[in-house]
Amino acid sequence: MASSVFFTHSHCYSSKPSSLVFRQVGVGPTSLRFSSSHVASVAAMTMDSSAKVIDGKSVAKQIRDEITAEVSRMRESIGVIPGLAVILVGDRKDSATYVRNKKKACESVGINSLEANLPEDSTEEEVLNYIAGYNDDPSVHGILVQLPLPSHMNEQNILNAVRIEKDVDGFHPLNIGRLAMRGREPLFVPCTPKGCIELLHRYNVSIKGKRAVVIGRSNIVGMPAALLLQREDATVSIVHSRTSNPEEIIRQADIIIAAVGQANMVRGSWIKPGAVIIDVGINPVEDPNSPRGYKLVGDVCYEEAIRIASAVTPVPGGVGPMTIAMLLQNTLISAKRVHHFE
Ligand SMILES: Nc1nc(=O)c2c([nH]1)NC[C@@H]1CN(c3ccc(C(=O)N[C@@H](CCC(=O)O)C(=O)O)cc3)C=[N+]21
Ligand SMILES: [Mg+2]
Repeated sequence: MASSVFFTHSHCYSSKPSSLVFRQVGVGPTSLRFSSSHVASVAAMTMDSSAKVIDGKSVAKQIRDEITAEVSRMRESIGVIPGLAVILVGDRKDSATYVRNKKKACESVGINSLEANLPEDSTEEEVLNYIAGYNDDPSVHGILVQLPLPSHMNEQNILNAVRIEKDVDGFHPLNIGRLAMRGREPLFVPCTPKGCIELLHRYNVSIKGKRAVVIGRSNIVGMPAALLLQREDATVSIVHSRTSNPEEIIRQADIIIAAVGQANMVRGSWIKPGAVIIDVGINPVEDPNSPRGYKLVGDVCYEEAIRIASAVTPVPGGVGPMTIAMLLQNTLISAKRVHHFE
């Protein structure tokens, strides 16, 4: 498999590296930065060979700065420091990297972080005991159980056990249920979809009345992203592995959120000129030019998309950093809510 590089385009190929060694978040592509004067013009743009890069890394930094200010204001006025507890079961390299990055992000804004690292062969009951402890701990305002869990555990039992008031991932069925209902409000919105919408807002992309297509229907990204777009008054379609004419539907979209986990799946010819593209995928593909032997690419063929779309998120440096910023924001929201701090 490792040698069967499947070229579909000079830029957009999709071969999986034979050995995946995940590393810590590196420095994003600085050449993709652009001045804030471009930001306001994204919504007005039509077909353009110089599509705008949606710089999630810099927006996430801006949001972390806002959170830092709020955390210190809270600490100074009522003496409360928001706390996030992260539970990691097993030793998947990618999960360990994400958890380390979440911890670093907490430190950078002044949020306390607690971490439980449990062995791969832990029982479900042991995980539930940790959750119960954090549920009762008043210094903990957010609880995150890193996914995926080892296969011998029942994910549903575990996610159900997190107190909804501390469910900063927004994965509790009651929070998802409220997200799906008109006139109801969840206590927390899932971080990745929330980060996608936040990017659209911060780049002045109007959503109301637009055709949005979400590619993928996972519980943690695709489905809640579709619900959020609908709450913003978009007309939403969900394209998935059983959709008979995906290209035809995707080509109608003014806004595309791609979350399937397939490298470079969405081609330039599938994209309506001027569309705005949010690429959630983080897929490793072989890259002999990289010292690690692989690089990360999205679900959308970036080199093709950037010529046709009006704005595109890069990978890395797009949605990923926003996910973590939204986790910090949800933790702050939780602490403010429980302490009635405006
Ligand atoms: N309970 C739970 N909540 C999650 O939110 C959750 C989870 N489980 N399991 C795994 C996924 C994945 N995820 C990412 C977070 C940040 C980046 C991120 O910061 N990516 C950077 C760097 C990527 C790199 O260089 O390795 C970027 O895209 O620029 C990626 C992926 C959160 N997840
Ligand atoms: Mg990214």
